Formats: sequence, structure tokens, C-alpha cells
Amino acid sequence: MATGVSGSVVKPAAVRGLTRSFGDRTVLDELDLDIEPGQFVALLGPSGCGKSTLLRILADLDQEVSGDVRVAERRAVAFQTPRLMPWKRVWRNVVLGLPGRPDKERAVAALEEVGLGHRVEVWPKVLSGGEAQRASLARALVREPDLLLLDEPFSALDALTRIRAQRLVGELWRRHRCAILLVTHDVEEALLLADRVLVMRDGRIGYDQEVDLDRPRDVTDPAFVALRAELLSWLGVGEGSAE
Ligand SMILES: Nc1ncnc2c1ncn2[C@@H]1O[C@H](COP(=O)(O)OP(=O)(O)OP(=O)(O)O)[C@@H](O)[C@H]1O
Repeated sequence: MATGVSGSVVKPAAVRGLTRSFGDRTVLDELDLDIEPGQFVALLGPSGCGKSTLLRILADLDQEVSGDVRVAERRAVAFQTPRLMPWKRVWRNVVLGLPGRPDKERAVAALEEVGLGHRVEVWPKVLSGGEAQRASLARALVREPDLLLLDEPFSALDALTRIRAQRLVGELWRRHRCAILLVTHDVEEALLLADRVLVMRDGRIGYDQEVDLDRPRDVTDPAFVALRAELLSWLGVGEGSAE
């Protein structure tokens, strides 16, 4: 039975038996997933395994599913590209789609939080790639989500900008304590940021590991190195791969 996304739940996400097919290809196959309030979850998996498909379903952008999908009503999403409307100033982009009159004060507060207090009035085309991505984070945060869905938000950024953006997301999460589901290809990024790392395999969550390391995390910490090796092995690219 196709049920789609329903709101008002205690958990930011509770998914049971989620199946999504495109033609005769089943991408998500009876997938189960719970995300707890305030939890930072990273989702990894080989290209084409269905990560974005799952995220789009949780964002209610795809309803062609079977299974039971319950997601917090307050949710927000940021994609790989910032998707700002070029004909609207940055602050108007941030509050676009919110009910009521555009609330500039709210937009400014969110932009200040991501370090863009000086970019309130400009057009999106003036922003650098990193700034545009931060504006898209501000647009997500202004919605005060219980669940923030991030689909490879850093992958188009250069290495340094990417590190800054990762740190910013870590700080925003500490401050807001919303649950986050971060889709990423980057094992190190997942282990630096998340409480819990998932790997998709055969249309389900094949690996589900808590990351119980102190923050800020140290990539040279033996526990970090061991977890990274385990994850790479699960992804089929490590020494002694699980494949
Ligand atoms: N609208 C669609 N129509 C047909 N096939 C689709 C559609 N959306 C996704 N797919 C297929 O579903 C599979 C999973 O795609 P998805 O984008 O979820 O993978 P992904 O794990 O996010 O990949 P990547 O890491 O490369 O972004 C792919 O084979 C893709 O071609």
C-alpha cells in the first residue's frame, strides 16, 4: 500500500518497509530506518545505490513509494547545488516559501549565523560557491527543522571551503540540535561529523554504526582510523574488503 509521508511523530524519521522502484529496478527494498531527535546521521553508499532517492522521499519530494514513512513536519533540505532564485535578493531567498510576509529580520539572523551578514542585500550571482551553499543552509535553518536533510552539500566546493562548510554544519548542529541526515561520499567527512554512520546496500541499510568518539575528532586517533578502515571495507574499497 502506498502511504507517502505523514507528519506529527516523535522521531524525526521512522521508516518501515520502504520500497521504491523505477520501472523494473527496485532501488529501495523494504528499507527500515529510525532517526532519533538531535541525532547526526551520515549516509554512505556506492553511486546509484539510492541515497538521494531515500532523501527525496524523506523530504516528501517523491511519493511513489510503498511502506510506512513518518517524518517530522518541520523538515528542511539542502542539496548539492544551492538552488537560489537568481531574481530574488539573498535575504528573500532565505525566507522564500515561508508563510506570511517575508520576514527580513529572521532572514538576516539566519544569514548572520552562517557568516553572511554582509550579503543580505546582494543578488545570488554575486556569491561565491561556498557563500551560496551557506545561504542555502540559512534557508534550511530559518525553517527551524526537527530534521535537516543534506544531500552532498559540500561536494561541489573546493577543499578548503569544504572544510569550513563542514565545521559550520558541525557548529550549527551543536547550536540547534536538530536531527541531520547527511548524504555523503566522503568517509572522513561522515566520521568527523556524525553520531551514527549508515551504509546502504541492496536497497537497505546494510551497516549501522554509532560513532562514539569525542569531538572535535582527530583523524589520526587510532579509533578513528580503525572505524574508517571498517567503513571503507563495507564500501568495498578497503584492504580486506567485505565485497
Ligand atoms: N526519477 C528517476 N527515474 C528513473 N530512475 C531513477 C530516478 N531517480 C533515481 N533513479 C535511479 O535510481 C538509482 C538510485 O539513484 P540515487 O540518485 O538515489 O542514487 P545515489 O546513491 O544518490 O547515487 P549518487 O551517489 O551517484 O548520487 C539509480 O540507478 C538511478 O538511476
